[in-house]
Amino acid sequence: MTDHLLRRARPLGGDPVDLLLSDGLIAAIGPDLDAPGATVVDAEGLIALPGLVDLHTHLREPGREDAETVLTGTQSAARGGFTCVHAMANTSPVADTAGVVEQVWRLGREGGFCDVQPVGAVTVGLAGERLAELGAMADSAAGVRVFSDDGICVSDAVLMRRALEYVKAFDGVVAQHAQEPRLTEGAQMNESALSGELGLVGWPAVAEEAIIARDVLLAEHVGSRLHVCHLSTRGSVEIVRWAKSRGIDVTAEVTPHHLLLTDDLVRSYDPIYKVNPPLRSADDVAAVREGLADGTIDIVATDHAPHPMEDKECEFAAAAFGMIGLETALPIVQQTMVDTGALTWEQVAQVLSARPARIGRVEGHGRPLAVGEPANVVLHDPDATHTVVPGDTASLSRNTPYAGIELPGRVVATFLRGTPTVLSGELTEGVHA
Ligand SMILES: NC(=O)N[C@@H](CC(=O)O)C(=O)O
Ligand SMILES: [Zn+2]
Ligand SMILES: [Zn+2]
Repeated sequence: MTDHLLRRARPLGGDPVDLLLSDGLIAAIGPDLDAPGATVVDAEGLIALPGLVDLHTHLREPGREDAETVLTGTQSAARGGFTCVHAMANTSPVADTAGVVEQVWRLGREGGFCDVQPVGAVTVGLAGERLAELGAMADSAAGVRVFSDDGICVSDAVLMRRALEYVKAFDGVVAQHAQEPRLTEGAQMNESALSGELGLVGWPAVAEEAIIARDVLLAEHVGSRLHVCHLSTRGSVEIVRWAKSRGIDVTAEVTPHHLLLTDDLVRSYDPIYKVNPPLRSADDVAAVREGLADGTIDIVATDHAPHPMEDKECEFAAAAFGMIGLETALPIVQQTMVDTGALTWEQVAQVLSARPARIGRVEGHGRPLAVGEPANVVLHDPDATHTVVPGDTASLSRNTPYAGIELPGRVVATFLRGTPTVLSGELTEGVHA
């Protein structure tokens, strides 16, 4: 295995130093390192961050390999600076057995671009009727710790309570897609004066907030860990803030698109802006930014949701919910949080690496860049800008809402256990032991 010497990278908050990656580990950090035989990577002006970790990715395999595969999704992840992604369970078949989660985990390892940590379904077939075999998934080779029916809410309070109780045995967490189903029947966009004006059925903030309020109380009652997926409203931030002040063990994520985009874009009736939860108001965007800055919201998670064109280029009401996001996540966090002064790069490493790894109980990821740690590293150029071209992605899908938009920053290189998965902005052959 070739050693790599990252020459004059900007570590978090300090003078440029060299990082030597050897045998899968960070072997040395310091000025002007000498490393005969190592491949030198010019990192002048680049920020070195720990490899990013996504707690919420849809890889679509098995079942919708026309939209994404584990290979293409992890290639997209690598281009975005990720070294570990959690693969959501809403595949076909659903990831509700040890067999399916092991298959997804193994495909990630074989691909060699990004570790895949499967999420297990909470209920059999995401049907919301009986608990899936959570213990068997936890004990499998995949070592599942995150359980979610994402795409669908575990709306039955008794099932949710049982799931929260069950996962305590192996330090798992239930990640809830907070959407009260009756309040959102047929919903297409954020409920507001605009949804009335556009004649689209509204998805009210209370449908999200009511479930989060219920679930934090359930988590408190059973003494378990709860994670809130893609929180999107001011009220949700306030509920999580209150729950944390009470000592409830809750964590929350926000997506890059909910940090940047507002429901006003739906005026175009372009289904590229159709997503669940829906894009909200400018006031909600301000609230989720504040919540992320003050730590109420723990992490940024992409909710990368690939869909083929035929499922997006149709009438708004018929289109699929979701947008891709792995390759634009870091640029949008830079634009909305770093360039505005709301977060430092140290804090970005927390929200996009350390904390998601901790919530998912993933070993070997989300570690600080220090000697002896696994060499999972991303080199990011904060001074570059690029215009998003939908076809310029490793994803099989093209449903990005940022086409033609100029974003700051660019991932120059990603290293997975010391081997580059991306170099000079281009995918490599990946990691093959
Ligand atoms: N976010 C979305 O709009 N869609 C997701 C499901 C989900 O995350 O709820 C998908 O699987 O396509
Ligand atoms: Zn969801
Ligand atoms: Zn999702």
